[in-house]
Amino acid sequence: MDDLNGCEVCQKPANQKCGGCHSIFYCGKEHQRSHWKKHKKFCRPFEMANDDNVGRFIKATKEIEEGSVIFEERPLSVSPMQLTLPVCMGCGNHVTAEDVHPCPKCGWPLCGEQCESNPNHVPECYYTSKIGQKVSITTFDTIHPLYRCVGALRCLYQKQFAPDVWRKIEKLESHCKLRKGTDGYEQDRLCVVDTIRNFLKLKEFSEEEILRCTGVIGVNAHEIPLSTPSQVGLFNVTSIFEHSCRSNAYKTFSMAGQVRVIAGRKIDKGEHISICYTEPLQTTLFRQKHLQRTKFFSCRCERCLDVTEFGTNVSALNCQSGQCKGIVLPGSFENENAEWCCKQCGSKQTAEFVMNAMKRIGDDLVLMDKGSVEDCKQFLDHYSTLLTPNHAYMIDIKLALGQLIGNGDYSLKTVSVDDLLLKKQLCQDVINIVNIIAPAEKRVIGIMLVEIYTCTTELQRRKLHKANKDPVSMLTECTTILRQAVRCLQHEPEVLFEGKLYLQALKDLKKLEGCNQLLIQNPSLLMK
Ligand SMILES: C[S@@+](CC[C@H](N)C(=O)[O-])C[C@H]1O[C@@H](n2cnc3c(N)ncnc32)[C@H](O)[C@@H]1O
Repeated sequence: MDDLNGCEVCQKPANQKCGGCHSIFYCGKEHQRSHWKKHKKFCRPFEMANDDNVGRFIKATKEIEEGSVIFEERPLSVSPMQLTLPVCMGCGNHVTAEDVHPCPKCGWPLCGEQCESNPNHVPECYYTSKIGQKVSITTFDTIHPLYRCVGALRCLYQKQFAPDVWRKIEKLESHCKLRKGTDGYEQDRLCVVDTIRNFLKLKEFSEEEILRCTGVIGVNAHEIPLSTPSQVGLFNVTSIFEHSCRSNAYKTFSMAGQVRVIAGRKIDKGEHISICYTEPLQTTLFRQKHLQRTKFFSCRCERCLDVTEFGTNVSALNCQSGQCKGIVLPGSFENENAEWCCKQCGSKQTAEFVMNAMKRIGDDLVLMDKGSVEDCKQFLDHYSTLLTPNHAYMIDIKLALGQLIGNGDYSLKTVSVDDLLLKKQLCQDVINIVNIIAPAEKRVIGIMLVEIYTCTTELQRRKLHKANKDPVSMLTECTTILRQAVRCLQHEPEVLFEGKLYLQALKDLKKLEGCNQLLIQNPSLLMK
């Protein structure tokens, strides 16, 4: 995204921008035409812009179709999470006392010989062996403080050995001024600065510079879920996409570790392209707090500004006053201490009451067994008086229960018709809400569609068995659902649950399409 001011072909002064990416220039039509064959591989449907509110952001330079890959790139730097149990410094996967393979040069934990030469591990290996020390990690079941410094160390290594990469890292926002005085900043000052400057004796890196790196990681790093646990990565362009709680794009990863930004819906020319930095299916209070604590801004997206979240009432409570069936919400979420008020009867609740209730239910959610159909049903029943049907907590349980019924120990064939219908309804409820509040959450929609598909096939199997139903329309119904699921999950990496689900759904879809084709070609088969 670097600005170029000369013609891409002859370097002469140029003022004709490429209409696709707006990021390169030509002296005239002729050079633009001759260069297209080369440029089309790199031409992007967006450009970078800047404003006082968001800082740098990304804007579409042409219409982008839903489901298309907007951008793909490798990370500038990858590291384990700051707070982590010991993991392999190569691949990032968990290691235990039994299977750890300490690096023969520096002692940092690896999972085996194959990770000794993993490029991710070069920085800490270089700096640790240079001082003639070896790291010795012997406890594997608690968060290890030494890992706190790895992200910053790997960035600083780029400063010394890969200045091109460092220039890109340096441009990223660190919010150092806003972070100063926070617990995270103090912890970084005590742990990370101390490890880098005193244990590793890297006096060439100043405290300020080290804290800038931890700040950049905190504000910009994206979780890379390809290992267990996930690692985090800094990206040159992906780090520039702004946040929205109702984003129009989402991220996924290729098996090679490249991030992909995908259009979650059609994006118009000139629209800002956004991704979601927080949990899109959470309440507004939760999302706001999380964004303020980790990214240092208050979100003012269309969803946050509408307390009803487009009429879904995902953050609202039911009125508890007498027979009133009203909805209780604050006038705005911008002030977390604002009073909540019933839109129907006008009765009021303090912010403190709401926060305590949310905390209590949140604690219940953490403690309950989300793998138990009965516990999930009980939760929905118990909280239906206080929480709206689409409240984030209710959606969370509906999402769990929609997957749980007929899975695991229960085969779908043993599930009652009532439960099958309930499963289908719960999954549809989740899809309906997600489509309104976070339409780019294709993973959730895809998972729910697969559940609806399995449920529909089972219900059809039973109906078909009892009454002579029309098999063609049944087949068409299943094919349509599965096709939508495949479209939603198509970009998911195969190591993840969603990627595996995609492969299975694709296989089933091919079979269904084959059956459809067969029936169209041989209608007489239906008579048999
Ligand atoms: C990952 S960076 C995005 C790139 C950043 N704008 C820049 O100029 O480098 C995240 C930071 O961008 C800003 N930002 C992103 N989305 C925003 C939004 N919706 N509203 C306000 N600020 C936002 C915040 O300062 C946030 O901490």
